[in-house]
Amino acid sequence: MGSGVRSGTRIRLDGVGRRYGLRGRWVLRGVDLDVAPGALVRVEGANGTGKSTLLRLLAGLDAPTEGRIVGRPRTAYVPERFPAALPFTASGYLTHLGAVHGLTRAAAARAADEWLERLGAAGHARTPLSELSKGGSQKVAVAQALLAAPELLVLDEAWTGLDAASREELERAVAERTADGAAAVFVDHDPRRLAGMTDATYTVADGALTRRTAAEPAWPDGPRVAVEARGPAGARPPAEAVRLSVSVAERADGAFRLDVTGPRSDAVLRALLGARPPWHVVSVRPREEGRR
Ligand SMILES: Nc1ncnc2c1ncn2[C@@H]1O[C@H](COP(=O)(O)OP(=O)(O)OP(=O)(O)O)[C@@H](O)[C@H]1O
Repeated sequence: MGSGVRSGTRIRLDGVGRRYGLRGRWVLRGVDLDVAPGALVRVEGANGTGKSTLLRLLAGLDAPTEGRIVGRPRTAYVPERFPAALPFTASGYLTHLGAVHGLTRAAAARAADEWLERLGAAGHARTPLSELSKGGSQKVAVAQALLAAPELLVLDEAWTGLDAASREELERAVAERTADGAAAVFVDHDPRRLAGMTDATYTVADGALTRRTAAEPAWPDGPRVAVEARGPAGARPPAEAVRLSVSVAERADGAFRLDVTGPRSDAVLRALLGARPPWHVVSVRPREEGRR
C-alpha cells in the first residue's frame, strides 16, 4: 500500500484553546504540540480531561476557540464511536470513501477488500453497516482510516472492540505508516499499546498538555528481535533500518546485527530487503533475555 507522504506535512498546535459554548469552561488551553512526519505520539489522561477534544482538533474535525493550527497533512481519523448506521455495505462504504480520497473506483475497491482481509473481516464485505457487530464496525472504522495511506493517522481508542488478531494487525499497520513517514497520534487505555515504538507521550490534565519523559524510557523493555543481515561490502545498513532499531552492531565477519522491538521488525525487514541492492537477511530471532 503506497506511502505518498509529502515533505513538510507536519502539523503544529500553537497556543490552542477549546471550550464548548461561549461561557463554557476551557477544556484545553495554551496547548502547544508539534507532530513531525514519522512521529508516533501517545496521548493519555483521566476520563473527560479533553483527549478526544485534542484528537478532533488534530484531525481537523473541530476548530480551536483560540490559538491556531498550522499545517494540514492528509489526515484520517478513527473515532471513539463509529457512526455505523449509514446505508452502505462494508465494502461499498470503504470503496466510496477511497474514491473520496482520490483513488480510482477500482483501486478503492481493491484497497477496501485488502484492508477488510487484513483485519479478518473479508466475510463481512457485503454486510450492511447497520448489521455489523461492534467489532465488525470497528474494523470498518479502522479500514476507512488506513485505506488511503494518510500522512497523519489520528486514533481515538481505535483498538477497543477489536479481537486480538486485528488489534495486532492495527499495531502493525500503524508501524508501517510511521515507517513510511506518516505521523500517528493515538489514545488507548492499554499502557502496552505500541509500547517501545512511541516517540513521545503527552498527558492532558487541567486543560494543559504536558510531555511525559522521565517515567517512560524511550525503549521500554519488551520482546525484541535480533535481525542479522549482510549487505554489499563496506556498506552500513539502510538509514531507515537504523532509525527503527534499538541498536545496530557490526560483527567481525562484516554482517550487522540490528536489535528491534517486535512491532517494528516488519518495517526493518522491509527497509533491508527494499534497499538497492537489497540486503541479505541471515536470521531473525527472538533476542535472548539478559542480553539487553
Ligand atoms: N461537543 C461537546 N459539547 C460540549 N461539551 C463537550 C463536547 N465534547 C466534549 N465536551 C466536554 O469536554 C470535556 C472533555 O471531553 P473529551 O471527550 O475531550 O475528554 P476525554 O479525555 O476524551 O474523555 P474520555 O476519556 O471519557 O473519552 C468533557 O467535560 C466533555 O463533557
